[in-house]
Amino acid sequence: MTARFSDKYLDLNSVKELPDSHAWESIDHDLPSDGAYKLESVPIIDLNHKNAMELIGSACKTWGAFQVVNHNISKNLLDDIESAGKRLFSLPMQQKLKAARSPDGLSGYGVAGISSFFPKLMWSEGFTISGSPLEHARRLWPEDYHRFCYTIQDYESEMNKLAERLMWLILGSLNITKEDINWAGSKGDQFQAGSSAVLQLNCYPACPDPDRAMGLAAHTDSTILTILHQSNTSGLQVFRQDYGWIRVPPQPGALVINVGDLLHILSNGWYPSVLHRAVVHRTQHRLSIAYLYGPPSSVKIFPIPKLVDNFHPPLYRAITWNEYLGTKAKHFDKALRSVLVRAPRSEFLGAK
Ligand SMILES: C=C1C[C@]23C[C@@]1(O)CC[C@H]2[C@@]12CCC[C@@](C)(C(=O)O1)[C@H]2[C@@H]3C(=O)O
Ligand SMILES: O=C(O)CCC(=O)C(=O)O
Ligand SMILES: [Fe+2]
Repeated sequence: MTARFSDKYLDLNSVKELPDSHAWESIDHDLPSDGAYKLESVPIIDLNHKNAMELIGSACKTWGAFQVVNHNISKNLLDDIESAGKRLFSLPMQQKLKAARSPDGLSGYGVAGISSFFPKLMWSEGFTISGSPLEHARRLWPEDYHRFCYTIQDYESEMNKLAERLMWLILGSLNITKEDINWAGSKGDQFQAGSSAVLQLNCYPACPDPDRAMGLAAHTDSTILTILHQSNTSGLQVFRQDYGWIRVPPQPGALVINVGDLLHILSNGWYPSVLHRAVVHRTQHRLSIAYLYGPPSSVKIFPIPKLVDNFHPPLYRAITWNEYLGTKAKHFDKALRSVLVRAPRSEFLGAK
């Protein structure tokens, strides 16, 4: 189903009643803490803790997500990226549309890419940055585009360092070292050739009927890992098998880390990618910034050989990030399954 232009680019900030185009049927809003039992949320891990690697491994296996503190990203930078997002989304719709994402493009302003898989639109707007934001920033602020570009550049550079550190901690928890990895024939340097990343700014305006609206529908990220900075308003929820949807409350200064589909493949199924979504509020608006971290786009990703043996044969075939994004765009929640070469053993089932 293709949404109408006028619905897709509705100014959500000025709407007083939920339009039919955004009214979802039967959203499961029940949380375990509303019922008889209560489950704590994803663990908060101090990166300076002496057992940080083990704690991270356990969080990846059980939740596919965790929060980190003592990550070395300055509060100033987190404040700056949040202000840049606020400044962008508070522009008039006509101005934002000057930087609209083209139908076959990756970067720019628009609704979430996964919108086409749902009959109703989501209560959010997004701005995707892949490569330089210069061209779009110039269209948004012809007189003053540098400020935005500098903030994005600083943020991406700091996030890249943190993402690499986290990736090696996560792989380390599976006993994988740089020497163990032998991709594309060059032993030990699969990631040293670089990495790629996409920055996604999400804005969730206050909503007149939050129980019938969805901020960002349930999905897994097509990444190795995602680093999410959320403003001081709750909204993110992760799905945990046998429990259901669990809130990930904003913790001042903490960043949320999600295991993505490519890490699921690399780990040969040991670390599941986390299903998550964002809900909205009646009076509060919310902003989030996702650093979507992946390998160089044409490197083949496949289960790390050290995690493969007769008892744990490779579950997934090799695929590049580019190819995986194409698969996700076509099959959405069935993308990971379409790369599967054999059914996971029972020890993986119910790991989420
Ligand atoms: C690299 C990417 C991951 C993403 C699709 C994209 O090409 C650019 C935007 C990303 C994003 C952000 C919001 C949620 C999501 C599911 C979407 O619709 O666009 C993710 C995509 C993803 O992880 O598959
Ligand atoms: O806004 C959020 O909390 C979630 C954002 C997200 O999942 C994404 O950008 O991929
Ligand atoms: Fe996500």
